[in-house]
Amino acid sequence: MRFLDLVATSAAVSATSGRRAKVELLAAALRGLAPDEIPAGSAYLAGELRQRQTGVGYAALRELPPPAAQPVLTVTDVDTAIDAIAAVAGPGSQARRRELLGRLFTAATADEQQMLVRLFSGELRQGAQAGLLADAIARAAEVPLPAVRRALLLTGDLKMVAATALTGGAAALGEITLRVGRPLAPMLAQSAPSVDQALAVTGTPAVVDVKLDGIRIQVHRSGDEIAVFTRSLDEITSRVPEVVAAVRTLPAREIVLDGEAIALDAAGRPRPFQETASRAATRAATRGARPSATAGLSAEVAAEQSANEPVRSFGAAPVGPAAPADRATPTDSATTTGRAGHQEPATPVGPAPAQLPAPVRPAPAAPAVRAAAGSTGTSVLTPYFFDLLHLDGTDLLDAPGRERWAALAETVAAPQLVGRVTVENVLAAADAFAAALDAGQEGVVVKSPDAPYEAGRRGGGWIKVKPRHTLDLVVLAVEWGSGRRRGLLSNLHLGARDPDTGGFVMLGKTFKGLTDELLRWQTERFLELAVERGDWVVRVRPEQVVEIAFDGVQTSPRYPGGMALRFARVVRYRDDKSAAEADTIDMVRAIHTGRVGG
Ligand SMILES: Nc1ncnc2c1ncn2[C@@H]1O[C@H](COP(=O)(O)OP(=O)(O)OP(=O)(O)O)[C@@H](O)[C@H]1O
Repeated sequence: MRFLDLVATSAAVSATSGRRAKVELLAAALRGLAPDEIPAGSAYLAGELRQRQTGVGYAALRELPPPAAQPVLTVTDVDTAIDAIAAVAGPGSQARRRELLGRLFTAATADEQQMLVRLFSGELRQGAQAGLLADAIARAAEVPLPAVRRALLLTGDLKMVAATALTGGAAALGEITLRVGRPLAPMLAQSAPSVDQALAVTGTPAVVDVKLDGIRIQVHRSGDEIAVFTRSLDEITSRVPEVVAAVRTLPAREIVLDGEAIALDAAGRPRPFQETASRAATRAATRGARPSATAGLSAEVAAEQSANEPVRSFGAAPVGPAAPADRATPTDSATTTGRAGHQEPATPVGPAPAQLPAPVRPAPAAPAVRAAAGSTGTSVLTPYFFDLLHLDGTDLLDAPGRERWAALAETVAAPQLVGRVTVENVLAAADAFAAALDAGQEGVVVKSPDAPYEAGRRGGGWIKVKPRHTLDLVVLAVEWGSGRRRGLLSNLHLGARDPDTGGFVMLGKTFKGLTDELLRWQTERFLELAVERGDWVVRVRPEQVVEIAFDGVQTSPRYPGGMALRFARVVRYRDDKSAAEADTIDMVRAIHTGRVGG
């Protein structure tokens, strides 16, 4: 297939508003790919390159050669050229890479050049189309959508699933199962405002787990090989030797565990979340720039690691796509900006327009994270496990919770298990909730003992209950501050993800909760993400996720979704989530109608 045909499909999908029409366009393009073109072609349609790392940065994309007059490139030509660029290494590699890049761009028409720039820069990676591709694959391959979804959740690899479905059909898809060493999308939780509402969904008896405010870990072990993955399926094995050491002692040959790792103080109370996050440095990881093996490790832990046998993890690094699709009036205080009386017009907010991409390099960690990284000389992560997905040849994904947890309790010693009680009624659940909060934990997760492990799903099997509402939203633009905040980017425009369009729906603004240090950090960060620098508003690529506390959701004609957050304030920047994992507008609607808590 000609590369230009994929460029045209991508443009047509962006210009079309209906989900069904977008899926049809994508399915038609998928059908047109030859079998060996499917991995690269499906990646381009999802806004990604097939190669995880290319070594091509923003500087190399700034000056392009004149475009070709006629389209000559095929999908295979582009993929082969990028393979060659990615393989360049050693002395003189920069010049060689530029030469190969120049050759590729010289052969590309203006439209193709623009698409290539956006693919290389990661600008399309937000998943505008990735969420639609599962549907498109199902349609093109004439296989049931649930079969495609399941395969995607079990492998996290859209290219592989596209190729399997289109060449082998439903039978080949059905053969994809959990594989030890390959991360699968973690099960997610719904929210409820109280434990009684959570129990209303799960029924009784239910299990009430302590909700630890750490980082999600999925640990795979096969014999001596151990790999640890984050919530977004990035491998962090070398950064968490304590987790590796704990799993090495388990009496199992093959095991896949789900849990949370958290930094604790001497009294066993949780350290601030940023301290845990700094150890995993997941933002660097999710951006494809893999952290160095010991960067951010405490001296103590690094010494321990080098003293022990080296960490051996499963062969190649995993393909790490975003986790599969799914996870204000602004009150007067929230809308009052540096410019008195200004009201933001109610314009829908979609993906950033095609403009020069910002530098492709890992973003700096948020200041609290940086501060913690410098001060955690003795910070040690403790793993706590709450689920078991595979044990010595037996897949447990489809087994009910009670069976998985019984096997977990037989395999993992009690101190390494998440605090858990089985409750028969609301009173007992309320006691467990109060005890978790007293212990300094974030809340509880109420779980149905009948539910299977639903990879990648935010089903009714797990319901989290926290004492306050929060949403993980995406920053769409920022306003310059005034007065004390002059020269700093201050008022954040917040958006929820719209899974139907791949864009974001603005819900309001806030400049509350920002410390001086955070203001300085976000000014630097958002200038880096800027796509349009106004004197008053700076529009940014929708990439930075921020956790926002709020007091409720109210009807507001001022914003495109017809809703706004009340008393929105910044809790922290979420470095462990990509924009594709931000909370959705459907979630906000559910809070608005009182169906769930934040
Ligand atoms: N006992 C537990 N069982 C399940 N998840 C737990 C538990 N303790 C902590 N967690 C964390 O809570 C999260 C469950 O909420 P959810 O699936 O909505 O993820 P999230 O969006 O990262 O949520 P949050 O921001 O509330 O942590 C898990 O991803 C996990 O990291």
